[in-house]
Amino acid sequence: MPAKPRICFILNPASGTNRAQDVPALIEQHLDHSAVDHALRLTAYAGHAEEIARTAAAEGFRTVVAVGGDGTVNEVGRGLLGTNAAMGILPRGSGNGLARHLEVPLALPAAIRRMSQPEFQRMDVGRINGRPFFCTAGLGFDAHVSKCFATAGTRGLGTYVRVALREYRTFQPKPITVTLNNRTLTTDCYVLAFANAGQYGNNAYIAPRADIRDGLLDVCLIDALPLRRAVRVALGLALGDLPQSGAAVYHTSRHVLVEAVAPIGFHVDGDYAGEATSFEIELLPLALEVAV
Ligand SMILES: Nc1ncnc2c1ncn2[C@@H]1O[C@H](COP(=O)(O)OP(=O)(O)OP(=O)(O)O)[C@@H](O)[C@H]1O
Repeated sequence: MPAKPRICFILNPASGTNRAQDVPALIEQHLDHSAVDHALRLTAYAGHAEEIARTAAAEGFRTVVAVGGDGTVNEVGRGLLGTNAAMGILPRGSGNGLARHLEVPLALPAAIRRMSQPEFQRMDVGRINGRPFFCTAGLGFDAHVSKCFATAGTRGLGTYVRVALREYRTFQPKPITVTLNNRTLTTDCYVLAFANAGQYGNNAYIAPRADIRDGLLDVCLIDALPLRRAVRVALGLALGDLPQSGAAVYHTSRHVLVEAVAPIGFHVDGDYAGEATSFEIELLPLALEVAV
C-alpha cells in the first residue's frame, strides 16, 4: 500500500482573536486519518514558522499548513519557497486575507476536512525589497496603520478601524517617483498598494480584480485622501468597487521601482516592515504551490 501523504500543521498560538479554539482536538476530530498522516508543531516566537516550514519540507511533508493569519501564512510561505511542499491554510487570524481570496472555509472543521483531500494549484508570489509577500504589500497609510495596530493591545477589525480613524487626522502623504511598464510617474503617496490577492483581509477589497495566477501585481495608487474621497475609499473597500469609484488609480505590472525623498513605511502582508527610500517590487510567477 502506498504511504499516506503527510501534513504538518504549524500553529501560531498568538494569532487571531479567538484563541480559545482547541486546534489539536479539531484536527483529531475532523481530519480523515485514513487518508493522511499528520504532525502538529507550535511556534514559540515571531519568525519561527518559517524555520519549522522549511524543516518540514526537507522532512518530506507533502503539505505544510499555516494555522494562523496572514502573518503566519507569510512565514510558512517564505519557508516553503523553492521546496516541493505545498502550503495549506487553516484561517485563524483576525483578517485572513489570503485564505478568503483562495476561498478556504473560515470555519476550522470544514477547512480541516478539506486538507484531507486538497486540490493543488500554483500561485504567484510578490517580493518587496527582497521580502516575499503572498497577499498584499504597500507603502504609506496602510503601512502606518499596521505599525500602530501592532502596538494597539487588541486585534481584530474594530481595532483596525479605530486606529485608522485616529491616524487619518494627522497622516501626511509623501512625494514619490514610481517606475512601471516603462513609464515614470511623479506623484504623492497616501497609499501605494501591491496586490497579489484581492483583499487586505476582513473582505476589505483593495484590488478586487487581482488574480493570483496571472503573473501580474495589481498596483493601486491613492495620492491624497480628503474626507469625501476617504468615505468613497472606505465604501469601495467594503463593496469591492474601488476601481470603478475613481478614488484610486490602478495599474498592473510585474516589476515596479519607487523612489522617495524621505523614508516611507511599508508593510508586508499586513505586518509593518520598517522604512525605506527605495523600493523594488517584483512578481515571481507561480512560485508557490498551495493546497486548497
Ligand atoms: N509563538 C508566538 N508568539 C508571539 N508571536 C508570534 C508567535 N508565533 C508567531 N508570532 C507572530 O504573531 C504575529 C501575528 O500572527 P498572524 O498575522 O498570523 O495573526 P493575526 O495578526 O491575528 O492575523 P491577520 O494577519 O490575518 O490579521 C505574526 O507576525 C507572527 O510573527
